Amino acid sequence: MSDSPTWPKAILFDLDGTLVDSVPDIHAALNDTLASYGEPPFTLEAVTGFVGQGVPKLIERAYAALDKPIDPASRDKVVERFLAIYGPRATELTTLNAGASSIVRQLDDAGYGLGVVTNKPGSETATILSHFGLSDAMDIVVGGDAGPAKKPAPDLLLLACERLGVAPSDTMFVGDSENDVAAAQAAGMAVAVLRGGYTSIPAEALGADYVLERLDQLPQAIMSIKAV
Ligand SMILES: O=C(O)COP(=O)(O)O
Ligand SMILES: [Mg+2]
Repeated sequence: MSDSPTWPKAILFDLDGTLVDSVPDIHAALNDTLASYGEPPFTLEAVTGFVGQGVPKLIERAYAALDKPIDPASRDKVVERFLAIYGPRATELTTLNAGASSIVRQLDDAGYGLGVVTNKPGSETATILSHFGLSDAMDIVVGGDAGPAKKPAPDLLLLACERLGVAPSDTMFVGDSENDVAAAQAAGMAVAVLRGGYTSIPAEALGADYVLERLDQLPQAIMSIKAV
């Protein structure tokens, strides 16, 4: 390992839409869940639009789209059933985004503290990271069920900084959506977004410090943000 980098000291990654393309499994599991309640399926595109603020929100958005708003107690039951279906199949159709493995290895070798901060629950996050061989490089993993409010609130990112022992101002977040940009900015950290993630907003309009066409552009993003 080389000397510790000056800035940033740590780099945190969002999971869904950033390190991995996980919607195909979320889509299949959601449709199986809905079918078990006699509800019709959604397209992959529709489900992509439901992802981003955690599983309870995914279920609420699906039922809202069915025109059947769901109360919190029923939603929690559906969440439980969804997770029972999704957990065992979370890596069946999910793929790593281009360059994810090599950039994570490169940043790890360069001495950055690394972590994942996602709204996805911790257990399914661990399954996916381990399947793709990314667990060892991550110093910390904070899932959406860690306790504090999910992104777009800054809390999960602040918890990650606390666990890593780095200041938010010495940290950079890499995400794909408006939730990631809002969370990072509220936490006081720099943020880069990967184009083509799970959002209907064009990458340039997300308000991030840098737009990545591919994850292997992260070194350029670091140089560019550092120079400001
Ligand atoms: O699970 C979600 O809703 C989104 O997860 P993410 O925070 O990794 O994008
Ligand atoms: Mg995401």
